[in-house]
Amino acid sequence: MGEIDPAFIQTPEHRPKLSIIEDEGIPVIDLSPLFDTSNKEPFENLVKQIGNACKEWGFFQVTNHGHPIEIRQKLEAAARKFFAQSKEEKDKVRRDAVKVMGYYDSEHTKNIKDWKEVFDYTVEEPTIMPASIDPHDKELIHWYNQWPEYPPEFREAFQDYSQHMENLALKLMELIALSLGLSPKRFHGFFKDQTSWIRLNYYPPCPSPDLVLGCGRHKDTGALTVLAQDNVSGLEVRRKSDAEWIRVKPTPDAYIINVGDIIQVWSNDAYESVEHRVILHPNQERLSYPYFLKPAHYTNVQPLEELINEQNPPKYKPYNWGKFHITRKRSNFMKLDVENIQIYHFKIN
Ligand SMILES: O=C(O)CCC(=O)C(=O)O
Ligand SMILES: [Fe+2]
Repeated sequence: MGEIDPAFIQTPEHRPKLSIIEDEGIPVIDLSPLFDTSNKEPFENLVKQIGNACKEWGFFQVTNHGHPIEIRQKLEAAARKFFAQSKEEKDKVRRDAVKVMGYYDSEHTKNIKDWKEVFDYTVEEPTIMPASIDPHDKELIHWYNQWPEYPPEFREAFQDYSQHMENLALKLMELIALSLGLSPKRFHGFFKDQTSWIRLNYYPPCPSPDLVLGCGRHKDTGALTVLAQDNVSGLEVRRKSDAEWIRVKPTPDAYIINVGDIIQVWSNDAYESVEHRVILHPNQERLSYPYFLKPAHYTNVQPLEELINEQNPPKYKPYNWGKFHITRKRSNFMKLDVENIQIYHFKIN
């Protein structure tokens, strides 16, 4: 192996530590009470567990979620076949500033290059988004997916998966709504014209996992992320209580859930999004599949009126989700000289 391209090298304070703290305390929540409505107590207990996990961690795993394992296995098998192809084949569905969905291998997080390849696809086709970041420009554009020819089962596997993920994500949003004292369907309207999308992350083995990250530290911008990882560990979460990085242990058939920035704003900071990153291995590849639940482009994200009052005034000014999203996406294609848009830019002091 030759020298690593300096574009990948993390600054010393962001390099991974050699000592791993695995899974200490990250909640694992059994969702089976969702499917047995005859018994009230376990369900109320579940809502409490979800609320505590959102408050204390912003990250948790769910088991017994009712999502068939075969659907996930089909997606995983198709993803492995896709990424194993030559660069030339993968570049046939390459993402660019106009065709924003598809394959990509040069993404930056916080202006440092990630050691990964991705394939992105939207859940709604087309997905409607603002044409430009200019707040006065009302023009809209349509985002379409690009599907590879190989493997032939790719498209169907992906569409089945996204349908199931959507159901699970919306069920979780109901539990989160209840845990905040809201009506269960309080959030549903925001997702009528959703801009949700799914990413396949492929992290190849890396000769310098001490200097490079698969995905640099970040928080997810959407409402909620539902993530599947294979059996190779790598995801690390910044623990709120002491800011230590904790490795999320792969749990067969579980999904990892994390609170995104939008829930942070809707809940007026009752639940906060949490920083996470991905560590690499010298001789193992890793795959993960996040489903990013995101609202309609026209949503003005702001603290929900039921959750604010004189003692707890709104902590954020409203922002337009579509404009925020495409502004953030710019940094995927170019190295910016300044920090990209963040929710704290809308914070009311
Ligand atoms: O690969 C992972 O486990 C996490 C990936 C991630 O955080 C992301 O794609 O936003
Ligand atoms: Fe993430």
